[in-house]
Amino acid sequence: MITIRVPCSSANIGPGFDVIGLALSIWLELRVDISPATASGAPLNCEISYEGDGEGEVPLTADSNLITRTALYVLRCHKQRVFPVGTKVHIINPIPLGRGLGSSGAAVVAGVVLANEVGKLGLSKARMLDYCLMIERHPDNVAAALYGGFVGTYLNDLSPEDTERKEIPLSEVLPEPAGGVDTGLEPPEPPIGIGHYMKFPWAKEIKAIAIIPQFEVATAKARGVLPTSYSRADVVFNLQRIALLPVALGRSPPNAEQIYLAMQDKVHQPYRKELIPGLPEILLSVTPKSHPGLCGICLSGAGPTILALATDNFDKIAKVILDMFSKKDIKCEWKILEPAEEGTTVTYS
Ligand SMILES: Nc1ncnc2c1ncn2[C@@H]1O[C@H](COP(=O)(O)OP(=O)(O)OP(=O)(O)O)[C@@H](O)[C@H]1O
Ligand SMILES: N[C@@H](CCO)C(=O)O
Repeated sequence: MITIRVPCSSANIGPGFDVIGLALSIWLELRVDISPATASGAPLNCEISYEGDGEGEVPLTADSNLITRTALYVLRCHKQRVFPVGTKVHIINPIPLGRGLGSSGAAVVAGVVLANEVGKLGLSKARMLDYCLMIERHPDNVAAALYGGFVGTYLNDLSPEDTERKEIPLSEVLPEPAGGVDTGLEPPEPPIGIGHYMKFPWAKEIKAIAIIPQFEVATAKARGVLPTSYSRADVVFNLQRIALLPVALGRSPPNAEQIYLAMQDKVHQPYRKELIPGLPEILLSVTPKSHPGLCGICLSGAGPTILALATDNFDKIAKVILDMFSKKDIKCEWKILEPAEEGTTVTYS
């Protein structure tokens, strides 16, 4: 059996829109078995079972499930049109879907790693990141999930031909359904070195409180509300804060005032308030002064989860945010998470 574990992640951490990612301690797990002797004749040779968040909703056919569709894309780039005979993939997913905790990033990373394992492709992590970026086109979640820890990411300046290849519509990378209409054509391979990352230190005292509302915000919708251009003042505001953020969060003991300031944003959070009732009030009123132990607060990824970074008083901080959501008739669950330093792992048993 091959076990693939991929952590969830929180992107942006305030000002680092599409740049900063933090891998956190909830893991998507795939248990993969290849036994030709017990092959069930499943389409594309892949039988899927699923438990956890999304059970009953997430499609379980290899050509429509995001994890196996991604794997098929990578396999087909390597001239393998189907899974090996008798492939069984059991998916255990505790990452809440569409809440800003990188469920799709984790699914895409899991799919690329699945293809690498079953197809015996021998891809490096750097090359796997290229494949991930052909599907999830911002690097913050996928790089954090693949490499682990607290990361800064960037996309390379590519040649005009490679840029064109990277911007091929998603529908051509992952045709819908991927396997149903197999044209026999090779899908577009990713250019080499699309994206890169750098790991930042993380102060061991800081934990992440995730307050997870019981409603979904699709990332595509939360990107759709953002403007296409910004004022110079707003860009400079974010640049000033993002320059401080990795230093402030790596310094031990943490300086809460500095972290709070470094987590302010004018690029995405203000525009997403229409999708997340109570967001401006929560971000403004929960501060290190009013709530000792708090270091900083932000929208996690595209939301609606709120991420509060803190060193103490976790229950109190969570409760005040739960109460504010409750005034808007929004129920939430909450968890204390820690950085997942290791990133994606593969084990064999
Ligand atoms: N384990 C999974 N198996 C299959 N599909 C999944 C899985 N996890 C996520 N998805 C797909 O990804 C969608 C959610 O992706 P979306 O980008 O909208 O949110 P997110 O990744 O949870 O949040 P964010 O990108 O803000 O961190 C789900 O609705 C589902 O279609
Ligand atoms: N940087 C992305 C993360 C969500 O996938 C966004 O905020 O839209």
